[in-house]
This record gives sequence, C-alpha cells and structure tokens, in this order.
Amino acid sequence: MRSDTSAADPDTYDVIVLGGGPAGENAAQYAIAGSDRTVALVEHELVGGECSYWACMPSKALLRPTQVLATARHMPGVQQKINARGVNPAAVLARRDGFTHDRDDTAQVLWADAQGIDVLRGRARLTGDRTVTVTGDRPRDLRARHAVVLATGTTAAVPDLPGLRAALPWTSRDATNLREIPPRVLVLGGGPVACETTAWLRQLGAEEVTVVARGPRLLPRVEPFAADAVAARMKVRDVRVRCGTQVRSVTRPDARDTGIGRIHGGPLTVELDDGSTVEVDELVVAAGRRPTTDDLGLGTVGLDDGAALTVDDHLNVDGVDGTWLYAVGDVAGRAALTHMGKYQARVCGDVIAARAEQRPLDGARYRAGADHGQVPQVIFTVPEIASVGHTAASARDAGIDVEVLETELEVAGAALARDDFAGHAALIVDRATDTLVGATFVGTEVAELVHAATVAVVGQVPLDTLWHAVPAYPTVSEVWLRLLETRRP
Ligand SMILES: Cc1cc2nc3c(=O)[nH]c(=O)nc-3n(C[C@H](O)[C@H](O)[C@H](O)COP(=O)(O)OP(=O)(O)OC[C@H]3O[C@@H](n4cnc5c(N)ncnc54)[C@H](O)[C@@H]3O)c2cc1C
Ligand SMILES: NC(=O)c1ccc[n+]([C@@H]2O[C@H](COP(=O)([O-])OP(=O)(O)OC[C@H]3O[C@@H](n4cnc5c(N)ncnc54)[C@H](O)[C@@H]3O)[C@@H](O)[C@H]2O)c1
Repeated sequence: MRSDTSAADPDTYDVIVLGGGPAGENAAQYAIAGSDRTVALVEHELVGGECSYWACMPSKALLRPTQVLATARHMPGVQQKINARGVNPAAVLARRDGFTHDRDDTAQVLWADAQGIDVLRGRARLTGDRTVTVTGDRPRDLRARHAVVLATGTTAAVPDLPGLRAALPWTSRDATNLREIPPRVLVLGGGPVACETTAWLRQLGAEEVTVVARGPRLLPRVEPFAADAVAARMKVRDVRVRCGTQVRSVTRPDARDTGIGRIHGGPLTVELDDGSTVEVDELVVAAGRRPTTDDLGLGTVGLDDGAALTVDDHLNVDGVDGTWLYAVGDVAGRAALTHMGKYQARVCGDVIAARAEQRPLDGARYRAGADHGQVPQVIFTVPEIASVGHTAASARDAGIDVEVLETELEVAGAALARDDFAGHAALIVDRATDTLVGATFVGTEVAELVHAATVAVVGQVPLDTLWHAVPAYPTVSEVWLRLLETRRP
C-alpha cells in the first residue's frame, strides 16, 4: 500500500519515531525501506544517541589502546621496543574524540537523509492516539498514519543518598567524555558501566580507585567465575573492591558544575555503611539506568506517566489499544544493549512495513525471539567477558536440566596470540535436547569468540553436530574442541 505524499500535509507521516539513538534510527530505516512511506525521527539532543557519543563508542575507544599495549608487552620481539610506562592519555582522549566526532552528529544526519528519514530537532511527546507534539525551536504537531515508535532510551539513575546529588557526581557521560583524570576516584555500582569505567580510569592514570557495590560480587548477572576473574584483576591493579557495601552519605563542600568530564569541584568525603570514610577527587555513579519515559505523554494513551514499558514480541507496547504504538531499545525494558535495541528495531520496522502493506506477520522475522534467553554481550573489562544466553544458575532457575562443560583457554592459538593469554570457558548444555543454552568466555581478547556460541544457541545445534564444526588450527576457537572433548566417553 503506497502512501500519499506528505507534501500535502507536512505534519502527517506514516511513521513517527521518538528518539534518534541506534534503536530509533534502525526502526525508522526498516519501517520505510524500499517504499515511499515517510518517517519523522525526532531527536532533542544528538542523532546517534547515547551509544555514539556517551556510551559504547567512547568507552570502547578509551579501553582499546591499553589492550594493544598489553599485547605488545607480552610479545617477544615487540616488547623490547616498548619503553613507555603506559598509554599516552592525551592521545587516547584525542582518539576517543575522533570516534564521537566532538559530539557533532552531522554524519548521522546525512546517513538519515540518505535513507529518506526526516530528522526533526526537538523534544517529542505523545498527545494521544497516533499524535505527537514536538517542542523546541520549531514546534510541530504531528500525526502518524501507521505507527509511533518510542526509542527514547535510558538515563543514568542517581540514587537518592544523603548528599550525593548535591555533590554533582560524575555519571557515565562524564566518565566516557572525561577531560581531566581524577587522581582519586570512587565508582558507585558493580555492573558493566562500573567495571569498564574502573578499567579505563586506572589505565589513564587514576592512582586510587575504589569500587563500591552493594551486591555480594561485581557483575551479578554473569557467571561467577567470570566476575571473580575481573575482581581479581582489579585487585592486582590496586583497585579497592568493596562488595556488599553501601554509600551512607557524601559530603562535597565545594561542588561546582565545571562541565562534562571535568572534576566537579573540590574533594568529596564518602561515608560507607560500615562507618569508614573514603576521600576522593571524584565520584562516578554507575548504579543502573532509568527508562526515559518521564515526559513522554504516556498518560495520554492510557499508561502511567513515567512508567517502565513492556512490549510483546512484535514490539507493541503492552496496555495500549490497537497496534500503532511500539517501543524499541533500552526504553522497551528488555536487554539494554545497543545490538539488542537495533535487533528489536529491525523486527519492529519489518512489522510496521508488513502491517502498512497488509502482509501477514508470518515467520520468525516478525518476532523478537532472541530477547528471550539468547542475548549476547561482551563486557570490555580486563579480562573481557563474552557471553550468550543462560548462565548455569539462570538455566537452572528456568527449570532446565543443565550440564556444564568447562575448560581453561589453553590452546595453541591462544599461546601464539599473546604470551600471557589466559582464560576460562563454560558451555551450558540442556541435557534434554543436548543443545547449548548458554556460553561464557572470560579472558584475553575473547570478544570475538561469542558469535560462534550465539549461532549454536540460536540454531539449537545438537552437540553431536557441533563436533563436526572443526575449529581452524591454530586459532583461539580451538577452545570449542577442548570444551566438547570434556564430555567424550
Ligand atoms: C557507559 C556505557 C557503555 C555502554 N557500552 C555498551 C556496549 O559496549 N555495548 C552495548 O551493546 N551497549 C552498551 N551500552 C548500552 C547502550 O548504550 C544502550 O543500550 C543503547 O544506547 C540504547 O540505544 P537506544 O537507541 O535504545 O537509546 P539511546 O542511545 O539512549 O538513544 C535515545 C535517544 O532518544 C533521545 N530522546 C530521549 N527522549 C526524547 C524525547 N522526548 N524527544 C526526542 N528525543 C528524545 C535521546 O536524546 C537519545 O538520543 C552502554 C551504556 C553505557 C551507559
Ligand atoms: N559492554 C557492554 O555490553 C556494556 C557496557 C556498559 C553498560 N552496558 C549496559 O548498560 C546498562 C547499564 O549498565 P550499568 O552498569 O549502569 O547498570 P546495571 O544495572 O547493570 O548495574 C548497576 C549496578 O549498580 C548496583 N547499585 C545500584 N545502586 C547502588 C547503590 N546505591 N550502591 C551500590 N551499588 C548500587 C546494582 O546493584 C548493580 O549491580 C546495562 O544493561 C548494561 O548491560 C553494557
């Protein structure tokens, strides 16, 4: 079904997407691809979203140089040429700025233009069934013929602890966009943001780093052996890891808004719940995220303002009449990862296109099935953690009869890659089907191992068949052979 041109009514689009992060961009692209449908992508900050400017890209740009240096240091023939003590912070920050384009989104807007996406600048808000208002320099009242997609992401949650907000602590935005390296830092939280931030702060020269996590261990959602490897490495690097601890109060007499990534005033005194105090130059809050739904007009479509959204597998928002309102990415309340948000956006865009063209939603392509127990993730800590699907514990909680295959990462490819290559791997097998339901690798540069596991999990490949997936010699992937060998009769 072809649409009328929007020229007659410039405020009516086939699809309106709220939020121009990776999920919003992909939903817009897929909803109109190969058609003459129109789409408005409304963004009040930078097209590209958190991932491009404040999260994935700058954080990984900060971490990679130290990984390269460490590899060189553990490579005879190269190590003799290395004489610096660590990376050059100024050059690392400059490389980071190259990836974030100094927070200029021109390239992303040009990409959107090339896809036929109409980028509108301003803050978007639902006003009712298929209607959206945009406020900003050029206010607009928009109407959607087919669909509205919420893709407004999340924002850092700053706990309501005495003195914390008044102290103007850093959030991940400051940590990824740091301009000054605080000599003494406390990182509040124990998730991926806290652990990755700790790594680059230490690598860039922060002298005293303390991590305070309220849970019994860091990274509570990964296999314990992987989380323990990260904590052990932090301790080797003189990071103080305080698990099972809460911040009781924060005092910063000289808190100043000096700008993103600059130290926000004078020293802070942080009191912990055991009564001890830590004095630091900056505090990084990495205590999780809140969905950006506060000022989204959810009340106008029958939901509670500021509510956390849930969606079905077509990405339609639960609790809203009809099939016109969708949510993708972090705000959809599933796995808060860029690749999963983009995956949901592809499914959502395909669903919108099929419904607009009155095609049936037959087939797996129209359902975000991978959100359920098939989510891959790489946490770029030292060592790296690459995982997909279930851990042994989450599989057992799901009622699966589990067999765990484990081995050290000791294969010829690993030894060749780096003298100090080390790590551990585990496959989680569902005994009933003899297929993988999860895998975790922790170790040196293990990130690229996870996609093979993802294919095996999603493809439900029986282990008998995996035996014939022969890893090339001498690659690190030979760890797959070692894992399968652990269950030979
Ligand atoms: C420090 C850090 C590191 C991370 N590293 C990784 C990683 O390595 N790999 C990974 O997969 N994930 C990573 N993540 C998670 C990843 O950043 C998110 O999953 C991803 O950005 C979500 O994309 P999104 O499009 O849903 O939302 P966002 O990227 O948050 O984009 C939402 C957009 O909506 C806009 N917006 C919000 N409200 C409105 C409104 N009312 N009107 C108009 N526009 C609005 C915002 O300005 C923003 O641009 C990291 C997160 C953090 C904090
Ligand atoms: N490489 C990656 O894939 C990557 C990197 C960074 C972030 N992310 C994603 O971004 C999202 C946000 O990550 P995150 O680490 O901010 O959130 P998170 O929710 O994963 O972790 C937050 C941690 O902070 C702890 N915490 C909360 N309040 C606290 C308090 N008052 N005191 C002490 N500890 C407290 C929580 O118990 C939790 O362990 C996650 O979905 C994460 O997977 C992914």
